[in-house]
Amino acid sequence: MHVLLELLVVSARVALSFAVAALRWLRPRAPKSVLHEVCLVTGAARGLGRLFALELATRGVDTLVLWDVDGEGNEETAALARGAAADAGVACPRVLAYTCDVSKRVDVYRVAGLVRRDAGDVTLLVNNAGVVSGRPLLDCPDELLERTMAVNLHALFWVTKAFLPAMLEKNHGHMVTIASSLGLFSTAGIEDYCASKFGAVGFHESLSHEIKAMERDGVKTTLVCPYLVQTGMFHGCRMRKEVETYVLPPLQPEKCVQQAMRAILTDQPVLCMPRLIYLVVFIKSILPWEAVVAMYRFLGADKCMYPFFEECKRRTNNNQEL
Ligand SMILES: NC(=O)C1=CN([C@@H]2O[C@H](COP(=O)(O)OP(=O)(O)OC[C@H]3O[C@@H](n4cnc5c(N)ncnc54)[C@H](OP(=O)(O)O)[C@@H]3O)[C@@H](O)[C@H]2O)C=CC1
Ligand SMILES: CC1=C(/C=C/C(C)=C/C=C/C(C)=C/C=O)C(C)(C)CCC1
Repeated sequence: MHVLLELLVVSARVALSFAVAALRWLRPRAPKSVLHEVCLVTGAARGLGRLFALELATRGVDTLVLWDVDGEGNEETAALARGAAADAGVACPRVLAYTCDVSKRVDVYRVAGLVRRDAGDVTLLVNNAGVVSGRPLLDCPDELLERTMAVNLHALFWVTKAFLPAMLEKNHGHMVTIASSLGLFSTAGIEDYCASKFGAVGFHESLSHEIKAMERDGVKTTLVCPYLVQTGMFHGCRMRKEVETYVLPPLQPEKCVQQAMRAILTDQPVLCMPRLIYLVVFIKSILPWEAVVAMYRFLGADKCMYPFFEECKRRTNNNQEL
């Protein structure tokens, strides 16, 4: 095709994608069925991972596979998931809980083998496990910095390599990455976390392009970038009072997971929560650096992690694990 003609076709496609996006906003797609899916959630022992497990259970998935380093919490989630399915009146899914440290590639490949043996191929993968060191770079032991990268970023390589090939082969599946708004913009003192989450966003985008380039349109991807969620992971993170009260209050975990589930089940490629985050990303990319700094100071976003660090220090002094 002549290049000008091709350009015309692409422009029409771009215009059409705007129209479709607007239409979807007004009239969202019906959620797809997960009745025959084998779903795996990492970091399922608590927080968002546990809530994803419960949501999937109530939607009647065929098999629910739960991974976490915390075996006890993971078993608790499994029991809750069975109960949630019963309460919702759906057929109880097969729920399989495995203790797995996703940062250890040997562990991931070993447990993935057990999953394939027990449940078959995974068709919906929620990469959710995550950690935060709770210390700024210069105060943070090297081992904790490495752990952040290993759990939040490197684990995505291993888990994806374990389960994506079967999805590609069948041209059916869904890869979900729970990244963060801190994978799109940053603030002071959480260098390792931001590096890992910016990495997770880059990883997910590249993988999505690769799946498109391979023309495996039956394999969907969803990137989830939430703002602060009240799971306890970032307990103490504070901004200017007016901002956190009226403009950007922390997200409720249940609402956050419900919204993410809706995005997954309607094959939405990206979800930032709340919507204001899209605006923050846009503004950050067009403002000069000094303007960004001034905006951060005004919103109390420049030192919003400092009370969180104090909280982590207090917990460590009380010998509570991070
Ligand atoms: N909370 C927030 O404000 C936000 C969180 N996120 C992201 O959402 C995801 C879930 O966060 P949230 O639920 O709040 O966090 P939680 O700390 O409540 O839960 C994380 C879970 O992941 C598990 N986990 C940690 N390391 C590993 C590992 N190596 N292998 C397997 N499992 C592991 C944890 O186990 P254990 O408890 O034993 O460590 C825990 O059960 C994370 O990726 C986080 O970065 C994104 C935006 C905002
Ligand atoms: C920096 C910044 C903000 C605050 C962001 C915060 C506090 C994000 C916390 C996110 C968390 C905890 C993510 C975990 O994965 C605002 C007010 C949006 C405005 C612009 C810059």
